[in-house]
Order: sequence, then structure tokens, then C-alpha cells
Amino acid sequence: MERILGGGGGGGAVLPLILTSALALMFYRILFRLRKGANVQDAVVVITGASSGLGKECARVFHAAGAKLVLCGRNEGRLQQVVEELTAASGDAKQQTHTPYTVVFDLADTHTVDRAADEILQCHGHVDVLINNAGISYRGNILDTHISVHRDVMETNYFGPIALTQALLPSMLRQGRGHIVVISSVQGRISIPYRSAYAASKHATQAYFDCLRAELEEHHIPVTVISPGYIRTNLSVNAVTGDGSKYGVLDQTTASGRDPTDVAQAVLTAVRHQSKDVVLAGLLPTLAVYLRAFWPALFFRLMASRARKEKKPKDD
Ligand SMILES: NC(=O)C1=CN([C@@H]2O[C@H](COP(=O)(O)OP(=O)(O)OC[C@H]3O[C@@H](n4cnc5c(N)ncnc54)[C@H](OP(=O)(O)O)[C@@H]3O)[C@@H](O)[C@H]2O)C=CC1
Ligand SMILES: CCCCCCCCCCCCCCCC(=O)OCC(=O)COP(=O)(O)O
Repeated sequence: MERILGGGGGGGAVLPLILTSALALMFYRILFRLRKGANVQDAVVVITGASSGLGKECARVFHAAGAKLVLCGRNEGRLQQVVEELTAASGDAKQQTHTPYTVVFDLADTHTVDRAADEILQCHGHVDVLINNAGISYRGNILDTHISVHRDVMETNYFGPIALTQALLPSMLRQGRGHIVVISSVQGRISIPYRSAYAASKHATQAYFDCLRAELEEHHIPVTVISPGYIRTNLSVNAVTGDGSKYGVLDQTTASGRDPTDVAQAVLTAVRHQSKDVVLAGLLPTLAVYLRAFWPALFFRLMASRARKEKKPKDD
């Protein structure tokens, strides 16, 4: 009996060893989280998609922490409104704050990205942290989705961010410091039905920035990939459908998502700690990531059942 359960005379020591290791790991992780981390006071932080949602909240949080911001988006009016809101809130900040710069460009038009990178560098002469946050989602059935929609989503979520990253990297290498951050999604780890274009763009993002992390380690430039679950923003409203039209609906999953301010705080913590890879999601999506890795057959079965149950607009 003892042989079967414990696999030999030393079997009785295995459980206490596992428990002690688990406790030690938990203790280490708590200590790791409690570390204060690097200061972002006066650091030059570039945020794409800063006009709304998570990007706007990151702008608030990093501004209050004393960062010198360069806010990017496609619409100058919306970006200026963010600058005004931040300037008005400056009096409440505990740190010395700085008036943000704005740079307007469309990430989906990769030809303009080099010019935008030059403009970004002119603001303060260098960049300390690049936060690739801008993105667009998608709702649709693959059979009814134009290939041009897949391309457009890839341009905004993948080619634009990697073009901007590659345009800013040489200056980071010259100054011998920098930090690249990308907001991916849980859907960079798992693919759920009716999100093909979005999930594919986020999987590509995860892969590219994982390669970049390895290649930049010798240059001491950290790369942080953040994979959130649902956040309460306009992401679903701004999503595109299979024919390229706007979806325009605030989904229940988005409306009941995490507060974007909390997620922005977690982004600041990840930047301070130079975390490599952070999943910011609830229990179910986190379990789904593990299920996909360790029991893919069951995960695929669950996704097929989900696809049958949840036929997406505009199929309805
Ligand atoms: N909300 C959620 O549930 C989740 C969101 N995420 C990710 O968070 C990031 C931020 O999205 P979120 O705040 O939720 O959504 P929003 O739609 O609120 O914000 C998207 C931002 O991206 C900008 N943007 C969109 N397309 C382009 C483009 N072609 N060029 C430049 N900027 C562009 C928009 O700026 P403008 O239109 O003014 O140009 C806007 O500021 C995205 O990468 C998203 O995938 C990840 C997981 C969950
Ligand atoms: C051992 C038990 C495991 C149980 C696993 C059950 C599997 C349940 C599936 C859960 C799927 C979660 C999907 C989460 C998706 C998500 O959070 O996406 C974040 C986004 O990027 C949102 O974008 P969207 O445009 O889709 O709103």
C-alpha cells in the first residue's frame, strides 16, 4: 500500500515538501508585489490609444505619478480634452506633474509611423517607456468575414504597434535604457468563437513581444506583455464586424468588466516592477488559459459548444 501511494520509503516526505514549496512560493510572490519598484517621476512615457478607455486611465495614473507623457491617438480634439482634464487635476497630485504632449497618427497606416516616432522623440529627446495600448476588437463569423477586415485589425493591433516599437528602439539602444510595454488580452492566450481577427492579432502580439524580450535582454531593455480580461471601456462599441461596419453595441461582458482605473494601476505596478508577463483576469479566463495549455481537447470541446450557443450579430 505504502509503495503504491508513496512510491517508496521517502513518500511520506513528499506532501510536506510540496506544501512547504507552495507556501514559500506564495510568500515570495507577496514580497515581490510589495516591492516599491522603479520610480516613474520625470520618466518620458508614451501611451498609444490615450484618448479613451484604458489608455486614458493609464494617462491619468502615470501623470499623477509624475511621468512626462506623450499621448497618441487619431483625433487631436479628443487628446486635447485628456490633456485639459489632466492639467485640471494636477493640483490634487502628490508628485510634481508635467503637461503632456500629443502626437496624432493612425497606427493602421504604418507609413506614417516613422514620422510619428520622430515627432514623439522631438517632445523630450528620448523615450523611457513605450506603452502600446491602442487597439480595436472584432465581432463576426469567419464564413462572413472579408479578408480585408482581418488585415485591418492586424494593421491596428499588430503591424502598427510593432512598427512604432521598431522605430523607437534604436534611440532606446543608443541611450542604453528603455522599457517596452504592450497591452495584449487574455485572447492572446486563448481563442474564443466569433473573435478570429482579434484573437489572431493578440496571439501575434504575444509571440512578437516574447521574441523581442529574449532579444533585448542583453541590452537591459525589459519587455512587458499585459493580458487583461474584460475591462469597462468602449472596446465592444468600437469593434468592427465581418463586413467592416461598426458593431456599436456595449456588450454585457464589457459593461461588467474591470474598472479601467484599477487595470491602469496594475499597468503602473507592472512597469515599476519591470514584470515580463502579466495576466490580469478573473478565475474563469485564467483557468481557461491553463486548460488550453494542459487539456486542449476539453478546451476545444467547450469552445465548440460556446460557438453553437452564441451565434453572433450580425448573423442574428
Ligand atoms: N476593454 C476590454 O475588455 C479589453 C481591452 N484590451 C485591450 O486594451 C487596449 C485598449 O482598449 P480599450 O481602452 O478597451 O478600448 P477603447 O476603444 O476605449 O480605446 C481604444 C483606443 O485605441 C485607439 N485606436 C484605435 N484604433 C487606432 C488606430 N488605428 N490608430 C491609433 N489609435 C487607435 C483609440 O483612439 P482614437 O479612436 O481616438 O484614435 C482609443 O484611444 C486594446 O489594445 C484592447 O485590445 C484587452 C483586454 C480587454
Ligand atoms: C478546469 C475548469 C476550467 C474551466 C474553463 C472554462 C472555460 C471558460 C471560457 C472562458 C472564456 C473567457 C474569455 C475571456 C475573454 C476576455 O476576457 O477577453 C478580453 C478581451 O480582450 C475582450 O475583448 P472583446 O472584444 O471580446 O470584448
